[in-house]
Amino acid sequence: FSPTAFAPRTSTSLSARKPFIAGNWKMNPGTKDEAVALGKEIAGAFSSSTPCEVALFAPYPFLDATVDAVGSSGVKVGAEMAFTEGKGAYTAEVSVSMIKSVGCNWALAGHSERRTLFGESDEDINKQVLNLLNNDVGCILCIGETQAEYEQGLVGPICTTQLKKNLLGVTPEQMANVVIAYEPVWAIGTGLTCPASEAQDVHATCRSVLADMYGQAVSDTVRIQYGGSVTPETVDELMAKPDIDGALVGGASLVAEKFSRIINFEEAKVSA
Ligand SMILES: O=C(CO)COP(=O)(O)O
Repeated sequence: FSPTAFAPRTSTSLSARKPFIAGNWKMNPGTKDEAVALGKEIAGAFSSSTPCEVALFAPYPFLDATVDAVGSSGVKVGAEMAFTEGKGAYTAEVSVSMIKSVGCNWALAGHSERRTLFGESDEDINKQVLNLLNNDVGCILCIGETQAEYEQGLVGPICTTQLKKNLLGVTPEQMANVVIAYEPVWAIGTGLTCPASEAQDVHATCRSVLADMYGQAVSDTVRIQYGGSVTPETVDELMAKPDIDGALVGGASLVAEKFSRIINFEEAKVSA
């Protein structure tokens, strides 16, 4: 299947963006059996009335089993990153062709944990993004400011720089396979969800940066997820905002009941 099966390619209307909610399992759960059970439960909660596209980003050893667990439900499974080389002497690395061969057509790039704990630079992330797209794998590019940058009022400049550096060389056509995840680092795993109105402002800024880079028509089709302590309690308000097109969920994606409620968020009756 194409990674863009649900992604609108041509419409410029805001409502044409199909929401996209993904779970980033990080280095969880602890065993394959737990991953399979979680994948099955989440797949069981995904139905024709679920108002969004859904993907699960699982650790490498569980990708194959998670693909089997979600079966034909329509839930997608992706890798949490993919190395930039095709094959060879790169001990412990995992290539795009490897993840594709087990049925994964999506991967994350640039998660803040990769940037801060593993020293990935904007250039490294740019290479990963290009490699995914050149191999027809959809990419969720994660961006966002640290707490110190937030306190210094640098949210806009940081997100702008990351978008420009991480998307360098990506063509307007390839943007159909790109999703942006705005994840303020201070909101990740802390319980401090960014207030929806603040997140909306950052998403609007990101969209205008994308419009400068690719034109308004392309920018209007790019889905921008919010990530950082998303819960069943916060998802509805976030999803009601016009430029918030989904969520990238960490902790709550490990609890089937919570993630099931998140993907089946309440659609706003009126535009927020
Ligand atoms: O990092 C995240 C998703 O990539 C967010 O994690 P939490 O939802 O646990 O804050």
